[in-house]
Amino acid sequence: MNVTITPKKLAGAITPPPSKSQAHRLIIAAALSDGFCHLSNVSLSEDIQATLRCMRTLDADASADGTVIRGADLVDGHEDPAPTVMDCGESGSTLRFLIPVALALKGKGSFTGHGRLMERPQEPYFELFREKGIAWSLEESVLTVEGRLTPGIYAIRGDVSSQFITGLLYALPLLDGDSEIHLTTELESRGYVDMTLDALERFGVEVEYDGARTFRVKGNQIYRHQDLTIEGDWSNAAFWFAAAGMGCELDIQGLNPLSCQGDMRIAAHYAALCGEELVREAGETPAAREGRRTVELDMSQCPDLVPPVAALAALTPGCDTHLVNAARLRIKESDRLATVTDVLNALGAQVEEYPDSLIIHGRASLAGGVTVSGHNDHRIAMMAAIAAIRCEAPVTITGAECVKKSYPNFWEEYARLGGAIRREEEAV
Ligand SMILES: O=C(O)C1=C[C@@H](OP(=O)(O)O)[C@@H](O)[C@H](O)C1
Ligand SMILES: C=C(OP(=O)(O)O)C(=O)O
Repeated sequence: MNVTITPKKLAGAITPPPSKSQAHRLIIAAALSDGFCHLSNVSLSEDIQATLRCMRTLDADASADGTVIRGADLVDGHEDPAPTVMDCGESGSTLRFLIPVALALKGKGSFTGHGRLMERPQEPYFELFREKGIAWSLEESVLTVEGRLTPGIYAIRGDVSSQFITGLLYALPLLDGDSEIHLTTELESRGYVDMTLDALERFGVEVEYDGARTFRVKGNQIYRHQDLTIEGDWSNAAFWFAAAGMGCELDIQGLNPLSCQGDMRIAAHYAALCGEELVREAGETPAAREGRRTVELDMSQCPDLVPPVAALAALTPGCDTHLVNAARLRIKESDRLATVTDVLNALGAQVEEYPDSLIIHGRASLAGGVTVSGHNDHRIAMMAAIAAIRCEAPVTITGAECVKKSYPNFWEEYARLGGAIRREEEAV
């Protein structure tokens, strides 16, 4: 689908979707639990459908809308026959969370995916598998793992993806002895590990974390069934904050100000760029500043904020923004350092791309008047839509349906806030 946007400010109240990261975690914990769990505020984004589908393959019962999940049979399923191939869609979280879970439950598992998923790195797991005698093969986009996860020491890098740590944290409590995870590097994307620890705690699973490089996990733990509500998503809310920073009068609702989502950092990044707190009177726009200034933002703990923050930075006049420690952006749904640069520069921005950073020279408006690709990456398509608000001529985004990965009704919400969009199916 192509979406053509005629530049126009947005206005109104907006409730961002439920947190995709928290939904993955609560669904998996529910599916591992000892009873029925009722989850509220589930959004069936493509990634969440992938996790529900895979948990059904691992024998959990999940209602079609994902709100009722029964995990009772799972913990006894060790001797079941090999599960069929689990289709993780394009969801890195689903794949990396479930590899150790399948090994703990079944002693084996086969996974596949689409888009860029099966090319995204799994090396930290493969290194562990070599050490632990777990067999694996990756052929024609199907990853097969086989072997018994045993209690013990798991030494793993913390700077490739936090999703490996989350996967181990879900699986190790199911083993019949105690384990430890030792990080061999600094932990990046720490907020996501905090979300994992929070989800485990809600299901009665205890993990001792020293706050640095060691996690102690007791074996023989039981996930106790719970009824829980998924909170609003700070990562996708960040696109609306970027729009607000560009002068749109938005009332962003339904977010937990005490959330453990790392992407709450959007509040600090917004303040750094716009020189004001997030909450301001409707109608006020960011103050114009004299001369140029430089802002450096460390993105190592909040990589998903790079696309919305880059859009805001490109449209913050007089400001040169350095987004640093962002190398892992290259291993997401697209190479996001390249695609952020490509799309914003096509719109008329001044973005410089470096191996692990971006420098963005902000200006008051962008020329627009071009067609840009969404690069099959939800956060890149949404970034283009937000930057288009302050373009001088219409912008067409191709492959715009990719927002379904995390935000299925993004375009409907954009239009409801007054965005002038025209949708067209692409010619086949
Ligand atoms: O655990 C999670 O829910 C996620 C972790 C992050 O990945 P990395 O840890 O690979 O940075 C983030 O980019 C992803 O969108 C969701
Ligand atoms: C990178 C993302 O998700 P995942 O790693 O789960 O595919 C994302 O949502 O931006």
